[in-house]
Amino acid sequence: MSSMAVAEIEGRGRALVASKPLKAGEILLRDSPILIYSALPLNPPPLPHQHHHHYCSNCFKSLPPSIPSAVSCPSCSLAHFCSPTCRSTALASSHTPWVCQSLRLLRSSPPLPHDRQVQARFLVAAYNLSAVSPSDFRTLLSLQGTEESPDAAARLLHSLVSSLPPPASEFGFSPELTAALLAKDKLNAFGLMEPFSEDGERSVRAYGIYPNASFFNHDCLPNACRFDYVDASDAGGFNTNIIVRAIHDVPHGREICLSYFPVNLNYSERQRRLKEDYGFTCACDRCKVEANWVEEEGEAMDEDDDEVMEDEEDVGIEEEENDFPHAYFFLRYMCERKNCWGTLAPLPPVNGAPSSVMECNVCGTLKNDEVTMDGDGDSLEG
Ligand SMILES: C[S@@+](CC[C@H](N)C(=O)[O-])C[C@H]1O[C@@H](n2cnc3c(N)ncnc32)[C@H](O)[C@@H]1O
Repeated sequence: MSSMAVAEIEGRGRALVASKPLKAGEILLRDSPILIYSALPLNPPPLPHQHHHHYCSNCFKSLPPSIPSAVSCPSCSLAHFCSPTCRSTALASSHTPWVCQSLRLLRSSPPLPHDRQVQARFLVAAYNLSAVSPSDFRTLLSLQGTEESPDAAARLLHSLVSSLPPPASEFGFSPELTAALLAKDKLNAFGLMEPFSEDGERSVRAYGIYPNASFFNHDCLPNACRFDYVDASDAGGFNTNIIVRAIHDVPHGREICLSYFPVNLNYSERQRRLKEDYGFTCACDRCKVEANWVEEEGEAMDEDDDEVMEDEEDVGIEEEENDFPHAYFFLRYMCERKNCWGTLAPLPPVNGAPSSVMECNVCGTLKNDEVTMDGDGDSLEG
């Protein structure tokens, strides 16, 4: 993290701040997860006719539809691997006999709603981490997120995951620890998406806890975005790494923020999610402007880009420069592909020269930066 430093900012907690001027496309962070778990349901098991993607339970790469038994877990039908190497890595770390038995137990219990099943998977992975890697577990405990007292959901999940004696660790099991772990997962987990499809819903294949990326605060007009290349064949065992790049030039001392969700969401939806899921009220420049639209119009803005710009003219915002950043952001940095809503950032500079190729962080599309204009306002790319 040579280009960023951790700083404490009042009202925002820890934050990452540029420790030098940053260039568009520059790689700011490569981060490996301390913990990663599947987002797929445990039960009921998928029916044979249902189309379900399968992923390696270690590196989360897509697997072919028929899985050779040679690379499945020897004891359960829940873990499949892309190679014997991934299998032996997992059997010694993330898919220990305790995890295997716990997942089988959860699968045979009465089905929970999908989001609770995913939380149960997280808790099994987290308690396993406390035994196999106490230092990573301590890192997890140091992340933002505390729970005063366990609520009903935490108690239910706790009783389920503690039905097997816990793996030997210095930390033990308790409803309070379970509640704190769930809070940390909620505030800090990053979703690795399933392969992009224009017709499908955006869905997550796995969630990961990334110790350094957890320090990024949110902004509704982010100056950085994160990429992952889970299905890359040349990732050298680092398929679940995430890479954060600057979207545009950033001056020294400026906070680096990601958007915690797609940037096209409207004001009230963003505020709702930030309050419910992350516990804060966003007061970023974009929210300050859009709060006025809501006040003056009595309704939230539409998600459509044209509406955004018309609305701005209609309400006659006094500070003209305020409407500029987000109209420009949508034009230049939002992916146009149907159902994508990804963010574009330039490829990394080569020998200090900025790249004119923009990459989408959701669908992976590469395109030439059409906003590059010559003196007459004509696009250089024609
Ligand atoms: C992934 S953590 C980010 C790092 C966190 N600030 C810390 O101290 O560890 C997410 C939490 O940071 C805080 N946060 C993130 N963005 C914020 C913002 N724009 N304004 C205020 N707080 C924010 C919220 O408490 C949120 O739940």
